[in-house]
Amino acid sequence: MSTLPAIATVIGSGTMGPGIAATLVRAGAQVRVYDISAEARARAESSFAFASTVLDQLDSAKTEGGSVSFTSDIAEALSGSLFVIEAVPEQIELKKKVLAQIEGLVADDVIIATNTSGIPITAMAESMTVPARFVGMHWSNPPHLIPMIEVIPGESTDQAVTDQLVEIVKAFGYHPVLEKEIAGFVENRVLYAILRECVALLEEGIVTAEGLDTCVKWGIGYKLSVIGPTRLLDMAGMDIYAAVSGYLNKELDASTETPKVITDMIAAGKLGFKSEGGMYEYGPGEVDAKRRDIVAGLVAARKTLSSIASV
Ligand SMILES: NC(=O)c1ccc[n+]([C@@H]2O[C@H](COP(=O)([O-])OP(=O)(O)OC[C@H]3O[C@@H](n4cnc5c(N)ncnc54)[C@H](O)[C@@H]3O)[C@@H](O)[C@H]2O)c1
Ligand SMILES: Cc1ncc(C=O)c(C(=O)O)c1O
Repeated sequence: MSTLPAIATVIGSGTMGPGIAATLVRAGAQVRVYDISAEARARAESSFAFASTVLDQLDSAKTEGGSVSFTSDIAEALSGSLFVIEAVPEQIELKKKVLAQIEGLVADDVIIATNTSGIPITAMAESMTVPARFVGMHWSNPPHLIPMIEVIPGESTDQAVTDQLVEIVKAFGYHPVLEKEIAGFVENRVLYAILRECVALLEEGIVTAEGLDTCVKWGIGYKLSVIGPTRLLDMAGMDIYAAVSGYLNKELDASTETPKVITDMIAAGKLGFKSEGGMYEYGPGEVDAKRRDIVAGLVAARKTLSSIASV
């Protein structure tokens, strides 16, 4: 298989599943979506429709023949499927249970990919019957807008399966990044290093949430969206990096636990958009308005970034 599989299945359709499905459908795949929860399936149908309108706004290439169906029957979702993406919650025991269920319903040569945010692939594959066909496929949120996917083979993954996944990712127009297995993979190791420092700066009262967002969006995000970090080092100079890291690295937050400010917010029911309060408070309708602003910003930025030379 060197192109997009004709029939694909997404298992778990919460935050990530619908956008993943919309991306594959746009590229011409027949996608079946299964979720254990009827409520989640209903929400997924509208999220899928919304993601499809976002793909229209992007003017991304569209291949005819794509279709989607939502089902409460996992056997129906997997029947005839050539490619399966697992996107259930980030709990290793649940994922292992779902993988066993999937393996019981597909042929041995069907590729099973996981969208885990960073659980090592080898640990997840521990009790699989055919771990050679299992591979990490980490999409970034929102999956229909961020055109990069980390491809992570585990110790037992067949090289041919990894190669096929790289080709599949290219077939729907995304950038595959092949990595060696490490907890958190590359993207979340970098993101969580940034977020750890951000939360520490907030906790210490060094900056407000608004100030932090302005500093990181314009000072770091804008720049890094055009210039990758290794090129940035070339631009700044190794002598500067050595001079600054020499006094700064030992000052950076190095805590190994989830910060108290975050666990306190969770205890107070402040989860962010999903509870209409987190780092910021949201009045009626404000979460939807923010979501729309984020999508509009990402669509505009992706169009611009796609049209310029990448450095
Ligand atoms: N949310 C993100 O920003 C993000 C980004 C990249 C990767 N991920 C990863 O993707 C995976 C899914 O994350 P999410 O944010 O979409 O989670 P989510 O909680 O929003 O959705 C998970 C869905 O799985 C369903 N589910 C639970 N048990 C199931 C089962 N046994 N069979 C079928 N469906 C089941 C739930 O009903 C829910 O709808 C996780 O591994 C997560 O770490 C998340
Ligand atoms: C906070 C956070 N954690 C994990 C992920 C992905 O695995 C994301 C993301 O994709 O945006 C995230 O924002």
